[in-house]
Amino acid sequence: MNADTSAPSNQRLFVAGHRGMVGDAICRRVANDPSIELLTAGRDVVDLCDAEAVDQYYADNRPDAVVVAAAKVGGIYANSQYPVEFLSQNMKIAMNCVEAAYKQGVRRLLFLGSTCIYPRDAPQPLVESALLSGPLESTNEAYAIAKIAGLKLCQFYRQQYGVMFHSAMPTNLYGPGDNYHPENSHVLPALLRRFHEAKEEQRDSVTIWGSGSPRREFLHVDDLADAVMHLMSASHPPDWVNVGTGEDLTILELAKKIAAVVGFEGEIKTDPSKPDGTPRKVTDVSRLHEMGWRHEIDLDRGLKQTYASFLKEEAESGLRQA
Ligand SMILES: NC(=O)C1=CN([C@@H]2O[C@H](COP(=O)(O)OP(=O)(O)OC[C@H]3O[C@@H](n4cnc5c(N)ncnc54)[C@H](OP(=O)(O)O)[C@@H]3O)[C@@H](O)[C@H]2O)C=CC1
Ligand SMILES: C[C@H]1O[C@H](OP(=O)(O)OP(=O)(O)OC[C@H]2O[C@@H](n3cnc4c(=O)[nH]c(N)nc43)[C@H](O)[C@@H]2O)[C@@H](O)[C@@H](O)C1=O
Repeated sequence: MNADTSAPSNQRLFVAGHRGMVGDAICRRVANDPSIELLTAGRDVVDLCDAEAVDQYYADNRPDAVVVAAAKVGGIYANSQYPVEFLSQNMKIAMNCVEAAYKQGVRRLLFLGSTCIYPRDAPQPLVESALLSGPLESTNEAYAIAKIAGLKLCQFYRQQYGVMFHSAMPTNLYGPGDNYHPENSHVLPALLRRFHEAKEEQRDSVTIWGSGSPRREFLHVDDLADAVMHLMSASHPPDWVNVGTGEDLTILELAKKIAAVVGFEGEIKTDPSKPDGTPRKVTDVSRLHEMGWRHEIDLDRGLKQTYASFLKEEAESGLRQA
């Protein structure tokens, strides 16, 4: 074992993927912490799919701690359309960020996975031990396999070399800086935009993908950022921990909430020709609660805050549409 694996004080913390929704929230979360010196580098500075570039960046900048919040990310449509990119880029990012961390003596690393790593038909709520207990959901199999490889690499480095590399498995996230692409985004930002545009254009109806019956859980990204820093400060964190609220709702219920927040009063239609994906995905968060962390932002408050951010982002520099 390394002599000291705790999160160091006065640490140099590298947030990989700082321009993304999660990376940016982590940067906001630590911005006023005098014990943390933040290191960031966009894709223009270091392409995380390039092993040599990552190794060189770590060698030059000597981070003490790393959060891997970079990934190729998207909703059900993007995941189904581009499985090659989702598997290949996410495997490379995970391998390169973790291996260079070991080689360059990083003391602490947290890798971000996703709850889609769990089998499609795993019992709900999803417990951490459900990993690899059954087949994955086909619409995000490529992404899930890359994320499983990443969390297992951290687990094996910790087991074999005694370094404190561990992972968090967040549920579906939302908040400021989300991706509002009409097809490639996740459901919450997609519907926020669609209902907003329907209201602006005085349309009578909005159509949501699928049957509306799948159940999902949503966590505000500021809560996730707080949970990440909580896990980074734990002296003996589990190899991976679910991060969520433990509460879910149907996609149709979500659509109704978004319509109310936006002020859209027309009809909501479903389109069963589009995929539903996993029927239900809600996390068991007892492990995280036992570690002393709970979410603070409920969905109603988070939706109002996120719609305000959406309007601001749209007015200022245009929406992010990756
Ligand atoms: N959003 C969600 O609902 C969920 C997200 N997660 C996980 O959280 C993490 C962050 O997700 P999120 O913030 O939503 O995603 P975003 O798409 O908002 O951000 C991802 C970031 O990764 C960067 N990135 C991707 N590829 C590379 C590369 N080759 N080199 C350098 N940077 C790269 C992107 O850079 P650029 O800006 O240049 O494209 C972007 O800044 C991911 O690991 C994701 O799997 C987990 C569960 C749910
Ligand atoms: C976070 C998680 O996100 C992905 O999994 P997902 O939860 O299935 O993703 P989603 O947000 O895109 O959809 C949730 C549900 O919502 C329905 N739905 C309705 N209307 C729209 C719509 O307009 N857009 C989208 N995207 N979905 C819609 C959609 O049909 C589905 O039933 C993973 O690929 C993986 O990336 C991952 O880890």
